[in-house]
Amino acid sequence: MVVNSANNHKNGGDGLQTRVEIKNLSKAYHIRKLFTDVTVTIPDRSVFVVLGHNGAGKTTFLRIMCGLIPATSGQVDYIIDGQVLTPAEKRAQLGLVSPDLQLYDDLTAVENLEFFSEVRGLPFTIDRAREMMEFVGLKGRGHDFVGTYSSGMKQRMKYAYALLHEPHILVLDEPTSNLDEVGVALVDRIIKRQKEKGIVIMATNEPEEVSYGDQTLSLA
Ligand SMILES: Nc1ncnc2c1ncn2[C@@H]1O[C@H](COP(=O)(O)OP(=O)(O)OP(=O)(O)O)[C@@H](O)[C@H]1O
Repeated sequence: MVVNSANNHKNGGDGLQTRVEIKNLSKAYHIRKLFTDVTVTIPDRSVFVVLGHNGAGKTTFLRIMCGLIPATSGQVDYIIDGQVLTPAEKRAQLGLVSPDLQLYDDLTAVENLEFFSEVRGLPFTIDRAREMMEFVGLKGRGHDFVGTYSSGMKQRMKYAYALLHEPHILVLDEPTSNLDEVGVALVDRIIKRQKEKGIVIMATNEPEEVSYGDQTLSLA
């Protein structure tokens, strides 16, 4: 396990507002150690990439980042304007795109957005939902059942959901999974845009995506 820093992250000229502090983070399933004592600070306006072979622990790392599963030991703090976020505040500041995220096939896209916003206690308006559907290239498809969507459309839909509340921290597991060329270009824009205003934490082995990383964590 190696943490590399390209040391080229800027703080946008307006000071450090958001950061993620990972301290002595370890995860093991029984005797299988995935990572041990990861200590790193992810600064504002930067991209953090997690690399590693299949089964190395990338998804597990991201799940811990999102508070979905516990670490074996160690700590992850999200800090905005000097305040450590509570778990509820953390959820409001996170957007997640992951193969694990299951949309409801028997709800329309807009209903999915509304449902998940309610579940997470996040704001929802139909105008914002329409804006996001258009942004991800699904204009006019918001009232179709998600069960009728292709896999690439579902992936785009996950971006609409993740970005709906303009999170400070965007967590991406296999960001371009199932996407065509236009979709890949969309993700490129999303990552660059997010980097201008917050943090991206992503797991990938795609060289193009790895090259976005200001810091990389290689899990062996
Ligand atoms: N709930 C669990 N209980 C036991 N072992 C688990 C559990 N979840 C994951 N693992 C194991 O932890 C290891 C890491 O899994 P993980 O999904 O994080 O890997 P990954 O790097 O994301 O892999 P991939 O590139 O294939 O997506 C694997 O060996 C997996 O079998």
